[in-house]
Formats: sequence, C-alpha cells, structure tokens
Amino acid sequence: MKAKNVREVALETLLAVEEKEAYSNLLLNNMIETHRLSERDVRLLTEIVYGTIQRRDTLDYYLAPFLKKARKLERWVRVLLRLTLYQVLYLDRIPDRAAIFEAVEIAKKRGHQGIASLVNGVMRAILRQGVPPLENIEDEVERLAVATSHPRWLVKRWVEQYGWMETKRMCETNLLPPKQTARVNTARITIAETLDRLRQEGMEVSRGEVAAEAIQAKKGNLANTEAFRRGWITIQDESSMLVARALGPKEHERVLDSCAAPGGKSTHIAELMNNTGQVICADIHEHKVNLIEENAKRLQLTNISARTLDSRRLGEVFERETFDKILVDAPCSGFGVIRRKPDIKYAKTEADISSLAALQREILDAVAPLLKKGGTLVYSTCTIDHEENEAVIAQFLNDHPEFSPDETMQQRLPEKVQPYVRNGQLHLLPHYFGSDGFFIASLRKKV
Ligand SMILES: C[S@@+](CC[C@H](N)C(=O)[O-])C[C@H]1O[C@@H](n2cnc3c(N)ncnc32)[C@H](O)[C@@H]1O
Repeated sequence: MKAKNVREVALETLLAVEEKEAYSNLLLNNMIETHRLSERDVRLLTEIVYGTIQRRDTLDYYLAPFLKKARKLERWVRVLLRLTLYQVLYLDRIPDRAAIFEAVEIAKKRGHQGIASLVNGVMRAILRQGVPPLENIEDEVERLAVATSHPRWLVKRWVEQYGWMETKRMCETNLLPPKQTARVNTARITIAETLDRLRQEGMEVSRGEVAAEAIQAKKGNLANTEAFRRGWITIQDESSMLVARALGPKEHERVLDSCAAPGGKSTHIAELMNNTGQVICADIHEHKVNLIEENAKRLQLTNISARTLDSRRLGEVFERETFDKILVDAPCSGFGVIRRKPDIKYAKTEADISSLAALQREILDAVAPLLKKGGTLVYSTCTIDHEENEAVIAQFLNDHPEFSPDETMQQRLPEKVQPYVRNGQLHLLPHYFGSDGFFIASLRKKV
C-alpha cells in the first residue's frame, strides 16, 4: 500500500473516532487488519491518527484564523486539514509539500476541485504566514488547555486537585507516545531468558523501570512475537502490574477479581499464586469474559475461572466471607491513560465522573461482605480524579467500620513507588515514571 492511501485510512479512522464508533486503539487495530498495511505504513498511520487526536484542539486553534472566510466546513474537510497540519508541524521527516499534495488529492477524490483548492489555499497560507502564537491566549488555564489539547474544565479541575505545576507536567506528558511494556510470566520463564528470546526475534527490549516483572520494547510489536504466542508475556502497563502486587495473593488462596476483563490483572494474580488456588473472575460483559478465558489459556493458567456477572449482585452468587482477597479494578473515567487512549480526554464529561463514582461505591459495597475477616480488599482505577479515588475510599471506610486502611501494602510494592504511598493508598501520576496514571488502595477487614 502506498503512503497516499495511508492518509486516506488515517482520515477514515479519525472520522470514525469523531463519530464515537469506538475508541481509537480498537479502530486503529481494525483498520490495520482490514487494510493489511506494511510495518512502515502501520507506523505512519499510528503516528498520524494518535498525533492528530492528541493535538486536536491545538490544531483547531492554529487553523481558526485561516478558516474565517470558509463557509461551514464539512467534518471530513476539517479532519483532513487537521491531519495535514499535524504532519507539517510535528512530523519532521515528512516534507510539507508531500503532506499537502496528498491532502489535495484526497480532497479531489472525496469532494471536488473547490474543496481541493480550499485545502491547498489554507495549507499554503499557513506555510507563508505561520500559525498564531499561543501567547495570544490571556487566561493561563485556557492557554494550557489549548497548548496541550485538553478540555478546559478538565485542566481547571486538575489545577484545583493537584496545583498548577503537577497539572502542567501531567498535560505535557499526556502528549507523549505511550511506552510499550509487557509483564513476564515468571511462573514459566525468567526475565533474562525472555529478553534473550525477544532479541533473537529482532526486538529492541530492556527491563522495565518500575515493576519487577516488567520489560519494555523500543522497537517492534510485542503482541506479534513468538514469546507472546507461547504465553511468556502479557502486554500490560507497569502501573497496572502493581495492582496484583498490592493485593499480595498467596498460593492456594481463593481470590475474587470483580471487574476482571480482559484479565490483565487476574492472570497476574494467578501467576503470583503459581497456578494454585482459585482466581474467580467476574465481568458484566460476556464478550469480554471470553477474553479472560483466552488469556488464561494462552498463559497456561488453570487456576482461573471466569463468569459473566454484575458485581453489584455478587451477594446473590457467593456466600459471605468466602474470599481471602478481593480486587475491585473498577470501571473509571480513564484519565490516567490519555497517552494510550487520547480520545478519552474529549469523550468523558464531569457528569460521567460522578456517575462512575456512584457505580464504584456500589460495587465496593456489594463485594465487602464476601471477604473473610482479616482479608484484603484492593480498589484500583486508571484515573487520577479525586472523586473516583480517595473520595470513594473515604466514603467506603465511613460506611464500613469493619474495614481499615492497610498500611502493609507499601512493603509489597517496588521501592521506587513507595514514596508515593500514603495511608495504604498509592497515587501515580503519568509523569512520575512515564507509566499510566493509577490509584491503588488496600483495605483490611478487621478480625
Ligand atoms: C478497568 S476495566 C478492568 C480491567 C481488568 N481488571 C484488567 O486488568 O484487564 C473495568 C471492567 O469492569 C467491567 N464492569 C463495568 N461494570 C461492571 C459491573 N457492574 N460488574 C462487573 N464488571 C463491570 C467492565 O466491563 C470492564 O471490563
């Protein structure tokens, strides 16, 4: 497939993201499969799609003065202009004229000569005059929001919760491409051997930075390796790997993972238990439950069982005080994973945060009776919002005096993250280690 067609595929993908058909990572995978792209084209497509989404609001700010005279633009024309300007401003290795030429060709093919002239005219004017400076924006919250392409309400909320400097760092880090990391199935293979095998497959890999079982790849796709097919590795972010460690499952225990699909943490828990005991997984979505089973099979873990269940009703399925450990890896707004799923920042609203917090409290309330006395309950999210994190835990502790914060969690976590643990709660922001933003709280049920 020629580079020209890659940009058409990019336009199609971006339009589907705008229509909210699915998250960009899923749409991109579908497109890559449908169009059978070469590795080089996959890289360019990925860069253009993620980059254009990541910088959407900045690109619109830059385009605005050049579109004043244009009549109402069709959505696809705006998206085409965005992805072309993205290449011109942020992709050094692509000559401006090549990016503009391709855009004009697409405009002719998809529209007509008039649209092609508009696209050409706007892009040439930007090359001549340059884009408007961000310094023109007086309000500093607004300026940061436009410069890093986050909704203003979200930046304002983070400034209130974390202060200006942390917010600025977080917004800037969210623009970087995500790291590619994986967890080694240490029940079956050592880290050193995994690294060797992956290097033999042509991958550029090293140990991770935070979690003991983590490796990272600079080049190549870990999901396309023999090591992955053989069940030696699982694609997972390093922050995510800390959750099973925080839970600290032991051999022969009975563990409940109440929001388990696709099983990233359940399989880690099962590995840490050396394939003994029972990891019982629940998830509300049947199609996702199948993924847990597929992953367990690939990793050759036989101590996992998965069922389609609503965690708010688990009391109807399981006896009280039957689990040694329970994980609630709750559905959340996902603001810690913007690097990986950039469309999240435009898709979620403040109202979503409040309704998610209500759901999170409901799930916690429902699973609490199922834990044995002396057992551990871990609550985690891949968001960094107080309302879904510490506020949920504060409310839970208030409503459940039989639980208390578990101070021992700190010792189960890698030394590097220990300074970020307070009162049995770990807060990781994306710029600390370049991993996902995460919240993990451990609670102990009194004996
Ligand atoms: C953060 S994801 C879990 C990720 C998973 N723990 C992993 O590491 O691969 C949250 C999951 O909760 C599920 N979910 C949402 N509401 C639920 C409910 N009421 N009961 C059970 N699962 C639910 C979603 O389908 C989603 O798979």
